[in-house]
Amino acid sequence: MTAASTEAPAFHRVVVAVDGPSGSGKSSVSRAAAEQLGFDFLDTGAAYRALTWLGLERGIDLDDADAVAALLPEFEATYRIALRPAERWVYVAGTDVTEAIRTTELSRRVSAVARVPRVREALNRTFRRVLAEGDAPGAIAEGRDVTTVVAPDAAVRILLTADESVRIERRAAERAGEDRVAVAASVSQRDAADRRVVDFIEPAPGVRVLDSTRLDVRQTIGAMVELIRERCGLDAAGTDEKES
Ligand SMILES: Nc1ncnc2c1ncn2[C@@H]1O[C@H](COP(=O)(O)OP(=O)(O)OP(=O)(O)O)[C@@H](O)[C@H]1O
Ligand SMILES: Nc1ccn([C@H]2C[C@H](O)[C@@H](COP(=O)(O)O)O2)c(=O)n1
Repeated sequence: MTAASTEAPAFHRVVVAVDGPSGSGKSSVSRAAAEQLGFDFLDTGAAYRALTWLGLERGIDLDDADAVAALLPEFEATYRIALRPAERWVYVAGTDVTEAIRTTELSRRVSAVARVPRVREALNRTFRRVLAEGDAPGAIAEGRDVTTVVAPDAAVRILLTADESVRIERRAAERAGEDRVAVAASVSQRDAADRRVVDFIEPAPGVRVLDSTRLDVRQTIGAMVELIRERCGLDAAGTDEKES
């Protein structure tokens, strides 16, 4: 994934858009579903996180929209992310930031960067180009505004949800050893901040809701894969049923 072009290209492969709140399982479930289907996997939140990392690294004030936007040329020239779901790496400015962009501190700061309109416009152009290119038969992209802004014309659009208490429990389990109250606050506060910019709670018209509150990870992956196969007419081997 490299520098952005200016126009939004049409998609020549199956694109699946997945949105939802923090901790709903977007990245883990979408990644596994993409692996099963032989699709690419695009974690759009990773780009916002990597840009935040770059801003912190350069020592800029993340509340200064002009300073954040000024990072975009370097970011676009150096940002790289794995698209194969079995791989997991993110680079920016020549640095492997795969782990660094997942810290609690960075999660706390990312919403300030994600609310800058110039940032959103630039990243969205890049996401669309990546989704349109790629040689896998399809791609699953997940984030907050993929069903509504990045790829409103995607073949399948899913809002992955779960009750807030369940999402907090999942995040707390992942961050065993960290203060549970702080984990809960970070999930709620980030969602509240992000919701001021995009709506990822109410499904837009045509978006299917997948509620994982009472499903385990395996069941949620199965439900997502089933939904995609049904909508795209794919058989269990991932082949187009009309052509097989
Ligand atoms: N259906 C499920 N049942 C139980 N645990 C789940 C389920 N789906 C996801 N999880 C777990 O919940 C945690 C959060 O999932 P994940 O990181 O995929 O969420 P996310 O929506 O991408 O979050 P964020 O937007 O904050 O990055 C992970 O530990 C994941 O394994
Ligand atoms: N399409 C997107 C994706 C992400 N964001 C913002 C909101 C999140 O706080 C941050 C990190 O995303 P995550 O890795 O937690 O999915 O990026 C957004 O505004 N739009």
